[in-house]
Amino acid sequence: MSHHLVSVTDLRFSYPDGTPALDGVTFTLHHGESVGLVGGNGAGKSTLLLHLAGVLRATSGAVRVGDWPVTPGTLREVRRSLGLVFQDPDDQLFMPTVEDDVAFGPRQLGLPEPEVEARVVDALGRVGAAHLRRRPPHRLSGGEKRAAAIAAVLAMGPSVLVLDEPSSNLDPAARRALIGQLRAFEHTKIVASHDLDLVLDVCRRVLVLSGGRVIADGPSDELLADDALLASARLERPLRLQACPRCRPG
Ligand SMILES: Nc1ncnc2c1ncn2[C@@H]1O[C@H](COP(=O)(O)OP(=O)(O)OP(=O)(O)O)[C@@H](O)[C@H]1O
Repeated sequence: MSHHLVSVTDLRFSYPDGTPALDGVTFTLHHGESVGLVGGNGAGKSTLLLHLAGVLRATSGAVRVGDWPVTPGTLREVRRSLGLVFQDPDDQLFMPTVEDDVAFGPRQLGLPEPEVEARVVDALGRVGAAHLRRRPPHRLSGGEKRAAAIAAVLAMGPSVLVLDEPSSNLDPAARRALIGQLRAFEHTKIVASHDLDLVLDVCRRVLVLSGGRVIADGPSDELLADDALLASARLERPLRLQACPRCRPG
């Protein structure tokens, strides 16, 4: 087995209408790393994440997850290793109750019912959502839906957790709780977000995406304080790295 858990090589993709979205993306990820994916609107973040999960198919280039090249023939294996939490939880939750949604993946894996139940309890507990178990997902608040969607992915037992804008629609307390949970998860993580303070709290490394290319790849605390780089990617320093010490929280 390769020592890289995820590897993306010269990935290129245009949408069917001809819109170019990824223009030669290359990076690798080791076991246990947490990487932030940052960049302005339309930089290609969501498109890249959809390729990791095999939802979109590259025009050219390659994605590998663990031992598997991501292709239509390997999606079962890829989905056991890598779980994507979609930007919009409504794309992910479709069962009558939260517990059905969280149990759905483990049941698809053919696990015995006691194991499914154990995974549901564990996953809901990890996101502080045990009390939502019997609620219909479509009646949850945005933050509650987010927690249920993360639980549904955790229940699959992936080694890589991929999250697209996980803090969007969260109130400050829910956002703070999410940051604590993400830091506690032992998974290898890829987090695409405009919330650069969250990225700084959760990820030691960042990939900066602009125009479908990785324009920088390095330590979060350095790259997210590089004003010229941030400006070229249509980003701004996170609050925590702002020059005025009195402006900083905590
Ligand atoms: N379904 C689609 N059909 C055609 N073009 C698309 C589609 N989805 C995205 N695009 C285009 O692909 C490019 C990359 O979009 P993508 O959603 O990956 O960016 P992003 O970095 O996730 O942006 P945001 O921060 O706004 O969510 C953009 O130019 C966008 O307009």
